[in-house]
Amino acid sequence: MGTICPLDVEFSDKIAALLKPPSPNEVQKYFDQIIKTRQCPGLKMKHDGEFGKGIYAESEFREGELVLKDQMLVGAQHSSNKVDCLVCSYCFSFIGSIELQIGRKLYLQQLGLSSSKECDPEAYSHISKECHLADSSDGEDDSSVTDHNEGSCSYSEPKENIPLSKEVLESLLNGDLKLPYSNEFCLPSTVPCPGGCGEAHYCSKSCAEADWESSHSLLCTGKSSVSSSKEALLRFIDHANDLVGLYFQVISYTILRYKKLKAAQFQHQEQYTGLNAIDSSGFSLLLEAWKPISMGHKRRWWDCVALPDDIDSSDEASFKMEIKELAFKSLELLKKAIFDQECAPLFSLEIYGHIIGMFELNNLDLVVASPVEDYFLYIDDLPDAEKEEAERITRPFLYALGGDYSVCCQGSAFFPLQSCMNHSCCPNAKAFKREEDRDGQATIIAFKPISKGEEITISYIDEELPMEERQALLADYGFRCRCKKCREEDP
Ligand SMILES: C[S@@+](CC[C@H](N)C(=O)[O-])C[C@H]1O[C@@H](n2cnc3c(N)ncnc32)[C@H](O)[C@@H]1O
Repeated sequence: MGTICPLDVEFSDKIAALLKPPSPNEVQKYFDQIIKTRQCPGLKMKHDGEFGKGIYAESEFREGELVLKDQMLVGAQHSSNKVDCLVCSYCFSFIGSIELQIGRKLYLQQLGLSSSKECDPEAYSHISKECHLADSSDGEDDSSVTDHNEGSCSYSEPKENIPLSKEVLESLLNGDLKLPYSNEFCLPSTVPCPGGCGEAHYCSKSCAEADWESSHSLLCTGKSSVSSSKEALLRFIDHANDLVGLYFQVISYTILRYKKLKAAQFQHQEQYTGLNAIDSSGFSLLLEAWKPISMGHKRRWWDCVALPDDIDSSDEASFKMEIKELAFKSLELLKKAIFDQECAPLFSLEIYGHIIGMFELNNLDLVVASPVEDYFLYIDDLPDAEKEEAERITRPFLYALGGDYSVCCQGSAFFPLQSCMNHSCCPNAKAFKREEDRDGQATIIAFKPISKGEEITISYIDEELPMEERQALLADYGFRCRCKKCREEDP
């Protein structure tokens, strides 16, 4: 592989230290703490020699019982989904009002901005394995628990969307037009980005502040941007796809954590010694800031990326080389935007490759249900007289939205605990998104009774596929499955 990044040479020892797997003790302590904060005492993370980390049951779970709700460490709405849903950039709750959600979407569509596909309930929960990640759905989920289809609206919709006038859309956007019963679906008011970028919006001041502190202050292109070059930042954002955007978040998150740790250390030293000298290298602080990311299972992106079907296996080496060159280019753009000398090893190609590889191996879909869908279902369920009256006003909007009225917020996220779950083709748990669980968290439900001490496994792929197809898909995760089902089919 020809591409060489000078930072990889200069900081090779520090990069090796960042990528060194944490000690079993550290890992245990970290996940014990996460399990405690997630309030899921029925679980334990254990390290076995064969598959690395795994999640085990500390108590029995009944079929259908909630095993885990995991909070994301980093996550982002798919860029193609931003036309459809206005959500809080930190917690992904829908914001504004039903009128604003509908008006904004129709307005942006009329401007010619494309929107994402309608939510596919069968594609909610799977581990993403796409290198481009525009939409990571492959529809492998089991719909027996996910009964989302039952709730579809009974209007007979026209195939083509019927556009509404500019004046009507404006009255939706500026709040002059109130739709019937929309006050039954109150959404939090929109809080703008404190940096003034106009790109990020929040459901509350606390979400705005938390996002600013955790990553957005480095990514913001507004007047309070801390980036050394706003133009470079805009160029990078323009270039970044969803996967690169997640890498960007990880880097910002780590740099900001590092700065916070450094400030705390500085204060502590002043307090106890009267000196304000600081650890000159600061590398131990960078290692500490990086800790949550160090816990994720990683391989280099170009080593684990799946070869697309249209590329011949004889071209694998040049395909991987191309990916590496692509990574190098986006890294150069990123460095111009937010390079930080004290955190220089984070800007190496090796770290870039491992972070994107971590997303390749661990990603889970982020799904938040749309209140617009619930709104139209509510109107549909009204008693006949009220329904007829309401529909006289709402029908044109439903027709304008067409089949797209039910798009939910979709994105990709890294969930620390869920990402420790190993695969089985006969899993005992599933990463379902039931109606009530489409709230941006990773929800793992027992698929069959699980006894105390048993490992909790999920399927990374469609386990109904024939054995060889399953193994081919799992090869992208770097292993050949030897679960009970695979051993029975291939003794
Ligand atoms: C999402 S991680 C699961 C947690 C992982 N064991 C760890 O240590 O972080 C996925 C990786 O775990 C390993 N793995 C998961 N299920 C496996 C299985 N059934 N057999 C062998 N390795 C497995 C593979 O290395 C895979 O790339």
